[in-house]
Amino acid sequence: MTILELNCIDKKYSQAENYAVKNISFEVKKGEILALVGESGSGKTTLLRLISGLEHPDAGYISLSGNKIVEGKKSVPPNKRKVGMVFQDYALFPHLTILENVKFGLKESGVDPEKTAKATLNMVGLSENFNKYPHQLSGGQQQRVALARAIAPNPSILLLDEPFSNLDAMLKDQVREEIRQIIKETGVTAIFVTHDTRDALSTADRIAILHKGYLQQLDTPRKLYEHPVNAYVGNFFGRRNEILATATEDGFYTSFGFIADERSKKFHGKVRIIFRPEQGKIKKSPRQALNGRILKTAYYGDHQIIKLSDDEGKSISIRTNPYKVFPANSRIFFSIRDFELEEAF
Ligand SMILES: Nc1ncnc2c1ncn2[C@@H]1O[C@H](COP(=O)(O)OP(=O)(O)OP(=O)(O)O)[C@@H](O)[C@H]1O
Repeated sequence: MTILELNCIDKKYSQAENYAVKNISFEVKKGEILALVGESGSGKTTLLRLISGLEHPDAGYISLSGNKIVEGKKSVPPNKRKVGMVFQDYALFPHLTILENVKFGLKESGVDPEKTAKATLNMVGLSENFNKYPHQLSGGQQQRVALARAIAPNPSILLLDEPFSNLDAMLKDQVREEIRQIIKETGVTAIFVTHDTRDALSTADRIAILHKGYLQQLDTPRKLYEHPVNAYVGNFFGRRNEILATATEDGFYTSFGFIADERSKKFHGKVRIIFRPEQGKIKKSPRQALNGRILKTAYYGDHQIIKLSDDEGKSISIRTNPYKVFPANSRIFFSIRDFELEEAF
């Protein structure tokens, strides 16, 4: 069931030369977690502000739970939209206890504020901290209070602005998992903004990627990563290698060697072979393998990146396990699995 629909939304700020977002249409299903990603200035925050009612679009409409909340000049005010917000800095009231913080948003909700606030705090795992003040909690706990405050009034949709950006790397993995679990347990629909592709890939059910105000692709993390619709999307989610090749009857000739591949029959002349570093595999034997000279290796603890060059100086990177030490300048064999092919003109 569709909870949120954006239809042909345009927004240009007064004084601005370009549209902040242009021709944006998408739907979010009930219970889904959608990540909005894109570089700085791509329009992510503008979309959140349009959905929450802090901005009004120049064109298009937005529906929430089947009701148009924005169309033409008409607009449902933010406090009547049933939209919950979690801000980057959590925006908790410092002079209120965490119980009071959560009760605050429940005043006009028709539920028993005390009971609902306690139940929601219990659900986010903060049952022992009702009377503490925000500054007495860790960053991760403060974020759970902010989440409880936003969820308690039972919103139709939850909007989270950069929810993981204030957390250090160690805490981030754990908090991502916790937040996803809490959102899934409550069944609330959520949209979160992030510029971190790892946050998006690991936490969202689907990801929408924006570039200069235009929606590029909206898909599951796996589809976006493995089958990007264009080079911009492909490169946004991490480095990709490109090798120029010549298609023949039974494979592709490249400057790193020959790749036997049935797909070559569909191509004529030059093609681009595109693959991510982790699609490369180091091989012991030269049989049916490509080869390259090691330019350098970069060690990351849990993996290493090997930069290889062909005889003409063209380089590619391969990701491999960290255990074996590869001396610079040595020649190694490798293969590439499941690579993408593009006609090269
Ligand atoms: N109040 C404003 N007035 C004029 N232009 C604005 C305003 N807010 C945003 N913009 C412009 O609209 C475009 C989209 O901005 P937006 O803040 O939505 O991007 P973003 O993807 O959220 O960026 P960031 O990751 O840096 O927060 C940018 O070009 C920005 O400069």
